[in-house]
Amino acid sequence: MSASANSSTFILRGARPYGGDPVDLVLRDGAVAEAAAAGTASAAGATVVDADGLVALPGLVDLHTHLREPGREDAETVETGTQAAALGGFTAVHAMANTDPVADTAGVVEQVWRLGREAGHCDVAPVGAVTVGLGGERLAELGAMADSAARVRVFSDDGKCVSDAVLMRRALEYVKAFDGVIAQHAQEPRLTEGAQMNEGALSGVLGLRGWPSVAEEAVIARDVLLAQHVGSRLHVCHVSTKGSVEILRLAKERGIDVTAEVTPHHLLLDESLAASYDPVYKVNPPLRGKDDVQALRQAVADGVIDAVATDHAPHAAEDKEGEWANALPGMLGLETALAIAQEALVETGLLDWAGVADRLSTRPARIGRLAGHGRPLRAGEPANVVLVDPAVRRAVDPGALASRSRNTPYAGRTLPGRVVATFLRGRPTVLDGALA
Ligand SMILES: NC(=O)N[C@@H](CC(=O)O)C(=O)O
Ligand SMILES: [Zn+2]
Ligand SMILES: [Zn+2]
Repeated sequence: MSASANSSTFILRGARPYGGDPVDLVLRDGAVAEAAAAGTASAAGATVVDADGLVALPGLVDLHTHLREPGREDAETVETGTQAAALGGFTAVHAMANTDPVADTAGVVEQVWRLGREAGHCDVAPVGAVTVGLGGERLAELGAMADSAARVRVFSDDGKCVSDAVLMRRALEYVKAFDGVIAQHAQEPRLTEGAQMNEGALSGVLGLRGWPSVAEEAVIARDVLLAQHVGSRLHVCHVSTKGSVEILRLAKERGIDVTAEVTPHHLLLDESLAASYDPVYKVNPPLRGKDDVQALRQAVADGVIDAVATDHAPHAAEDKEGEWANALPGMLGLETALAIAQEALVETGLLDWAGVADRLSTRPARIGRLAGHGRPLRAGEPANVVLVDPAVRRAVDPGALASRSRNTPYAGRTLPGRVVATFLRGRPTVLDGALA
């Protein structure tokens, strides 16, 4: 890599946009300037990046990240979480509202948004809470958060379900005024009291209380009908069951304005891992059966599930070690998401790289109404770009992660692909696989 000082022009030599034929992608003044024939682009003072064999995708967009700031800076901060995001190929993340204090006012969402801007590793779009303090009783000031500098468009009580049907209806009605969306954590609380893992034969054998699929599916069924009734926009977080996919398919066929995401871990891992009693595999919703994993992969392929979203959920060691029953649910996701998409979707033949760009960038940006992200790699568009080497395979080393926490379920596991570089509006945030 030949670098020249203060260069604002980058030539990504021989990059393969969406896995297609190699070109020279020229990034200038924050935008994609041109895609020239491979080996031909030159510009005075440009930094040339050898992108031979690398796939170029629009910068990834995460709809579901827990950055833990404010409140649990021992688990993650906006600084460390967005470092992890950039290293994972993300140029924008949505920061979930279950912080302490909860992001339920214009003040808190502006604070998180400002911290993201100061860190500079990727754009941070704060998610606003639906109810005050995630209490499920009173609507938060959704309009004030939408009008704030953070321009919130996604609202969620994630971590908790908006289980009151009247509140859910009012929230859906309220966000129509500013084209917002309610992102529901679909979990019927009474059906999941004390739940520890997927309900089924295995939970009986292991003696862990079950979290039945119907607790997710019943809420999704109710909410798509509510969204239809009030003519509003619903997004379903971390869909985990085959039955949920069937409800979403039906709702979409009926023309209901619903979108859905699945996590990387629900596309790769299944409930059999709970037999280890290792709390690193404890997550909400729980890892499900092999049939569910297969149905979820298929749903991403056919578009019934719109997006892969990490649900990056860092936890301090004290909250994640010890007994299964006492551990907090959640897994790291940002630094391994693209690798898992490659393994579960590309290497299985379910998606090509254009499909990966659609599900991890284009559609999540559209759902979050994030202008400037998820745009095609063509001249005039913002230069949000990730370069990935799909040929590399390497073992995950938890100690090498940028996240402040260590709760990755992939420790020691060999995963395909490596993020080589990430560009945020033409500025490298990652080069040679390290923070720039
Ligand atoms: N997914 C999880 O297991 N945990 C999330 C909350 C959530 O996404 O529901 C967390 O905040 O830790
Ligand atoms: Zn959730
Ligand atoms: Zn979450």
